[in-house]
Amino acid sequence: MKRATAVNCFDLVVVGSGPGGQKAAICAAKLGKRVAIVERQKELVGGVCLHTGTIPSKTMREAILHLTGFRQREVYGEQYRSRKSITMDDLRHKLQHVSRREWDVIQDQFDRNGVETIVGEASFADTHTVEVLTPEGPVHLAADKVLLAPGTKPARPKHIPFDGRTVFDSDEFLDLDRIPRSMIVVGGGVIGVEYGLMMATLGVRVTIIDGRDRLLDFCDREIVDSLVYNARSMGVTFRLGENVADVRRVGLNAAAVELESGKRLLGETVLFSVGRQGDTEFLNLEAAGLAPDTRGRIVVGEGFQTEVPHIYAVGDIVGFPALASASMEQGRQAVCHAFGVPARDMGEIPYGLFTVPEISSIGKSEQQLTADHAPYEVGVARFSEIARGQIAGDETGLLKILFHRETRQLLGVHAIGESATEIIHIGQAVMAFGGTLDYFRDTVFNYPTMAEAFKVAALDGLNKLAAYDVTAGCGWGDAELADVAALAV
Ligand SMILES: Cc1cc2nc3c(=O)[nH]c(=O)nc-3n(C[C@H](O)[C@H](O)[C@H](O)COP(=O)(O)OP(=O)(O)OC[C@H]3O[C@@H](n4cnc5c(N)ncnc54)[C@H](O)[C@@H]3O)c2cc1C
Ligand SMILES: NC(=O)c1ccc[n+]([C@@H]2O[C@H](COP(=O)([O-])OP(=O)(O)OC[C@H]3O[C@@H](n4cnc5c(N)ncnc54)[C@H](O)[C@@H]3O)[C@@H](O)[C@H]2O)c1
Repeated sequence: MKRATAVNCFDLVVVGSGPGGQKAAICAAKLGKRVAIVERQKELVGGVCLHTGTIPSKTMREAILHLTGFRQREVYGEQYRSRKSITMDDLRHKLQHVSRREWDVIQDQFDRNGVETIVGEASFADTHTVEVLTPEGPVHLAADKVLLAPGTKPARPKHIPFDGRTVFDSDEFLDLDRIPRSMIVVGGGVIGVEYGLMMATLGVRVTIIDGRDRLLDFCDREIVDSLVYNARSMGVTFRLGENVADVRRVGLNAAAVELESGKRLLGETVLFSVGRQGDTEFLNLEAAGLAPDTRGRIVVGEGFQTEVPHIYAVGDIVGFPALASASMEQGRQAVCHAFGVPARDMGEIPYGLFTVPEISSIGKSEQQLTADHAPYEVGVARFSEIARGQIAGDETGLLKILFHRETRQLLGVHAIGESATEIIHIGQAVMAFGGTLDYFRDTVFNYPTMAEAFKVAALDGLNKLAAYDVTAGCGWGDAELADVAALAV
């Protein structure tokens, strides 16, 4: 790891080495700029994404699917398990290996591209100076431009008795000493649902509580319904439309959750995952003329520029969509804006939720299209009808394509099941280039693959359009024809 040089003048100083900061730093270095990236601790290079978020959670999910033999249950029955007893250490085993490898890759990229990594807590001394409290003392970095990518940390209300063992947040989840027999998840957002379903796959009795009436309301309803159906069949209980009033520890190995409705639930453990808070506490933003909002986030405008024009912010700190995937591209786009390089809008962002089974989407949901009064139709492929789906043991997955009834252009693609997060990009590419259903009808796909689902769904959609042709000229309006099409399915 390099030290800051005596001059300490940079074209760009980046705070935070998560996906947003990393890609910003590399992009600026490729433009020939002198770049420094500041990270609080050497071990944390890679950010939340590498150490407590995306990578560890997905590595753990993969370990659970592997060790439980989840993908083979369709063939060998519900009780099938690759390993009879599984411990947290088994689940963590691969995690350390993957994190270490990724850490090396990131550090190597910084070194190769001449990005100076400076270890310590960063804060603003003034609008153009970042002070870093390094282990050797404070260092001042003069910066032409500053890019903030400090990310977020779990929200931890003061009245919740976190102990990292019985009551814990999503960062602490990874350090559990044992797999509990039961877990109450407070907050059915993406984190709560992903970890909740991973634990249910291990046979843990899981209850998910959320204040909203519907889970994951940014996703297509049919897909979420299917997820909930799968979860219930694994024994998960949902308490929706219920707010948590209090959590208490009961003895050494249990906790009670009290709901505003008066209900009380008892569990061996409680995962408290009700959202995240911007990590801006130590940045001394006032010295730069900036102020965070109530959730510690920074407001940005076009090109991820803050109201102080030479300061940019990207990643979770700017709020929605708060994804590693989007953060990386935001970092690149911010640097292009800062140094006058043209960059195209990133377009529709896909969602990939690594639940069990996984779900993914791009574009509009049926609920959004209905609200917009858009003339759309749906083509569906069930994975039980796809040869690869059978091979993979996926009997419940599906892919649906939402398309414009007249132009046949894609409006949205939603999937649940095996490889959903991978195959969604096929729909994304076709949508981005303004493609129509006809592309899938006329194209030959590798066989047997999950991608074939696009062809099957497109043919299903086109068959529904044919039903409109049959009824053409009968004097009915669009609404009646839509009913006919639905009956014809
Ligand atoms: C459990 C979990 C699972 C997730 N799964 C997914 C997923 O599957 N797919 C996906 O796309 N996204 C996922 N996310 C979201 C993803 O991790 C975040 O969107 C992403 O990490 C945000 O990147 P970032 O660039 O904002 O920085 P972060 O990754 O948040 O990192 C910020 C870094 O800045 C450092 N820092 C902060 N302040 C300072 C300071 N003052 N001085 C020095 N350093 C500082 C921190 O130490 C940290 O290392 C998940 C998140 C969680 C919590
Ligand atoms: N696969 C992925 O892409 C992935 C995976 C994990 C996390 N993430 C990112 O991490 C971010 C944070 O996730 P999160 O799940 O912590 O936050 P979130 O904001 O998505 O969900 C929090 C949930 O808690 C509920 N809630 C809040 N207070 C409550 C109370 N008192 N009682 C009951 N319910 C309550 C809310 O209704 C909400 O549904 C997400 O926005 C997401 O972008 C992404």
